[in-house]
Amino acid sequence: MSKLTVALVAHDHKKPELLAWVHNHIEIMKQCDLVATGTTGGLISDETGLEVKRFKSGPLGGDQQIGALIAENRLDALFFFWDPLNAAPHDPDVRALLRLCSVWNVPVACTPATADLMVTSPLFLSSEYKPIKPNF
Ligand SMILES: O=C(CO)COP(=O)(O)O
Repeated sequence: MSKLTVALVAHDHKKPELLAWVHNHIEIMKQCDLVATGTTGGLISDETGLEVKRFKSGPLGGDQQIGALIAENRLDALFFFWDPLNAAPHDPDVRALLRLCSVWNVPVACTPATADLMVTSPLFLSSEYKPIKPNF
């Protein structure tokens, strides 16, 4: 059974929340191929020992690299703890990444609560479940 490819991204003020969340679900994360934006990925691999493929930092194009995975149907889920209280210089990239999740029906969680519900769903690791890809 091929592993799910899962992207982990957090803005600076949300990194502690994402790190705690990864610790809480580490056994599930171990069963996934993890990718992340640069700083988030470095933090997660340093703090958890998980192997994480790191793209560029978000403001330098990392969000767009993850968006490209979605466009190529190579991403199964996104956990993106974005910061609703601070403006980001790369807000257009953030919006573009979230937009592509909606375009291609990719499961995306932006809060720890949604992320908890998503990974604990029996469908999450099930090879039986494949989200329908829209046919444009
Ligand atoms: O800015 C980000 C997502 O928009 C995250 O980037 P970093 O993981 O490099 O901090």
